[in-house]
Amino acid sequence: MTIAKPLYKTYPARRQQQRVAIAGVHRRRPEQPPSGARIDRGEKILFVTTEMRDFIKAGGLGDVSASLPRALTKSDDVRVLLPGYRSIVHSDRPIRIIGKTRSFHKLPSCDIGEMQTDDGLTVLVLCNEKLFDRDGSPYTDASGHEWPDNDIRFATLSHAAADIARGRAQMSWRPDLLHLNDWPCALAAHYLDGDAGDKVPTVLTIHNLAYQGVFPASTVGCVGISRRHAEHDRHGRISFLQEGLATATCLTTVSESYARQITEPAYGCGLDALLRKRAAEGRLVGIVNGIDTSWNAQRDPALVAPFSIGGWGQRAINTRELRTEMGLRQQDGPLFAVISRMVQQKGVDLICEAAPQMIAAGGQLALIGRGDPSIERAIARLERRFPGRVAAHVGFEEGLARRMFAGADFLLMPSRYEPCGLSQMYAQAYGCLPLAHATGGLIDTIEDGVTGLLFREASVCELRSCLQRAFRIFAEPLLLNAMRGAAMLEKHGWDGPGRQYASLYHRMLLRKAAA
Ligand SMILES: Nc1ncnc2c1ncn2[C@@H]1O[C@H](COP(=O)(O)OP(=O)(O)O[C@H]2O[C@H](CO)[C@@H](O)[C@H](O)[C@H]2O)[C@@H](O)[C@H]1O
Repeated sequence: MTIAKPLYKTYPARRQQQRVAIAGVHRRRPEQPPSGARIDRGEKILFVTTEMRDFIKAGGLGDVSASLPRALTKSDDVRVLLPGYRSIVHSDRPIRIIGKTRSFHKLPSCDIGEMQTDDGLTVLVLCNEKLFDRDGSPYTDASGHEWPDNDIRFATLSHAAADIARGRAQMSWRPDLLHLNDWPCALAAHYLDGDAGDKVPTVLTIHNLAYQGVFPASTVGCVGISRRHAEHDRHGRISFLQEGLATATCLTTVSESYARQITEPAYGCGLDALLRKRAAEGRLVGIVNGIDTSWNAQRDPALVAPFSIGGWGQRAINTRELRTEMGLRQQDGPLFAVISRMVQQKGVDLICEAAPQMIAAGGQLALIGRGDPSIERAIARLERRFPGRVAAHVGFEEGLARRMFAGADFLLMPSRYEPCGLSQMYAQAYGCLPLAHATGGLIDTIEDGVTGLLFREASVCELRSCLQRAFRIFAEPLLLNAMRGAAMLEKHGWDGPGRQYASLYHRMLLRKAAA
């Protein structure tokens, strides 16, 4: 571990404190009336995640993990558990060691550190230099190859979360409920599944069902799981997500439409039967994501000319500046933007196919993203073919993304599927109209013809006709500005979703108390 020494402080009285804390937990439970009871605010929630925008982000999970726990602190005592990645343990924030997990099968023991963000959120850091202190993304090395020991890395995280929940991590704080996110944390539900009586309830949120954490059969023994819940034969392989979906107390996903879609074969990624079963038990819920308050066109320091509804002249300055920044020609037609991970899910290949016609009609295209090298190459070809009319930035840069939302007229999101999507909500907040495939959370967050445009099928043909609609709207400034205003008036904050999650936690804890 390469954290500077002074940051390490052992907890001299931690065993003593643990005994007191555990005694406290046992004392507190019988005080809850057995049924119809009111659970006091301030439940202890451990939010387990592998990304958090404050430190490391690979996609939308990083945004959600930075915002939702903060929204939840209004009603509950929430702490975030993250792996001790290089960007965390080498940040200049002090980390104090407050606990330790035990080894289990091939999973090593880890220290548990604690740090505070500037706004006072407590982050627990699972410290293990060998597993987490590396360059690259949470899941891949710097060249994009998955780490070969991801099964051990994330089973260790899951097992640590379960140990903390059981009060076996030598900590004075013990959560009432675990909130797990996606496959890397899913095994925590499995590890807790065998516990009787005082079993800590688990919520598992599906941010993207297509990523399932599938590993060879040999992983089963290494991570100490029993496979008893695997219902589909995966040629001897094991899916961390499937194990979690079968054993979590409650499942959520990030929009109501996606919650319905994943129970169907077309979107169920092979897990639809299991999800139908969980939905029939009343244990699959859709809660639409929010966006945080930094997405405010009037106050965003990244913008050249901040603006509010009606300030379309100011907004036009952002458009002009964006064209200059990206090397696009100054012209009068609509400017379309793409701000996305470049993966098959996002339908960027459809945009590449539709682009020549859109450019011939007087449109321009600005893209930012990175991902699949073949998609990046296709975009580079388009840029070479249409200089001044297509401009792409390969990389991840939030400031530029914000200027693109503020300057572009339309955001293209022809996603083949989209659990929720955040970019369309960022776009709306900046008066940029999303033009999207009607799927998942895009259905739940875009009102067709009012706050954006929707098309029914993720095909080039449908995208083309939707682009024609966009051109017609662009040609009518009154309609365009009315739609921009309607989009900017949308309230996509985290207060509503935060309350929905808090109410779900409290219902689960009431059920547990009543059982
Ligand atoms: N190159 C770049 N530079 C700057 N910013 C960039 C960028 N590429 C992407 N972004 C930003 O990264 C985020 C991506 O979030 P999304 O929700 O759109 O997608 P993702 O598929 O990663 O998330 C999954 O989880 C989230 C969270 O639940 C779900 O909303 C979603 O549907 C699901 O697929 C957005 O904030 C976007 O603006």
